Amino acid sequence: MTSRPFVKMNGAGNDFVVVDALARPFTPSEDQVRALADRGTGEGFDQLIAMEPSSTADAFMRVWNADGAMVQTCGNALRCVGWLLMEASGSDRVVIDTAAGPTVATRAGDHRVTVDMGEPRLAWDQVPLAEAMDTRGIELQVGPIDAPVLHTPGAVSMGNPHVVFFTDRQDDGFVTGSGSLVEHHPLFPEGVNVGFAKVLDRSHIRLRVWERGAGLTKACGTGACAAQVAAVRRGLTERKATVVVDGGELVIDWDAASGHVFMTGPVEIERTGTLSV
Ligand SMILES: N[C@@H](CCC[C@H](N)C(=O)O)C(=O)O
Repeated sequence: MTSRPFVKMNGAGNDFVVVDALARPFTPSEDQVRALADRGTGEGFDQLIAMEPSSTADAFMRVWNADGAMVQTCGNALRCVGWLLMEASGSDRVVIDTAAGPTVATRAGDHRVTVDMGEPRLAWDQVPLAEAMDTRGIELQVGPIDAPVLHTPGAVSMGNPHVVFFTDRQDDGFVTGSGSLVEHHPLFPEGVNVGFAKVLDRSHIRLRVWERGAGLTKACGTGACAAQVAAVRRGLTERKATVVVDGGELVIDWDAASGHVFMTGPVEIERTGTLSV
């Protein structure tokens, strides 16, 4: 067992333990991640993040969900890691590689960062889905066949899989009950993050997300991007909108010229500490 300093951070309330693995490898087992994630007996987090060396970027960001599984990316953590790297280097722009591909983070004010999340992946096999469907509204419903409580979500990959239901039902019990059901539906071979989006007007969405491997979090950055993309594809919002999440607000701009999705939002340092792993 070795000790490892960490920074506890959050992005709009979505919280992380961030470990610097730039000089010394960090390879926790799934059991260790789960134990560390426990909010009663461990440090407690939605995702565990390691900053690793990269030959093509300023760092590689590795992500584990609270359930111990390693996943492709995390939008809110990209802002936090971007901020740490920019503070360390004094630069206003850094490139962060992830298992979902490289991203660019830039300063956007005091403790605010913009991340270029790249182009959304909209083909059914990119989400991925188990069968061919129109991802603007896929054939999926929750509840009785003649009166579903949720139906026809948009499906989007932001490097990780998302479905977005447009609904007014956003209470904890409903999001938890139906989110946990949809997360493991056979239509999603890799599981899925489940968004519950209420369009407030053409430039505001209220969003709650049941995250794959982490449950209901206070914010999901890739989920906010996915919700905005799904809303634009249905003609519900302008290309730029504010997504209001439990822990704050994220500004999402699906840029028409580049096709890239830009996410701007806050980063916060909560505390520092040491892990025994
Ligand atoms: N909180 C994140 C997403 C983290 C990963 C997600 N739960 C998955 O399994 O894909 C974000 O801010 O994007």
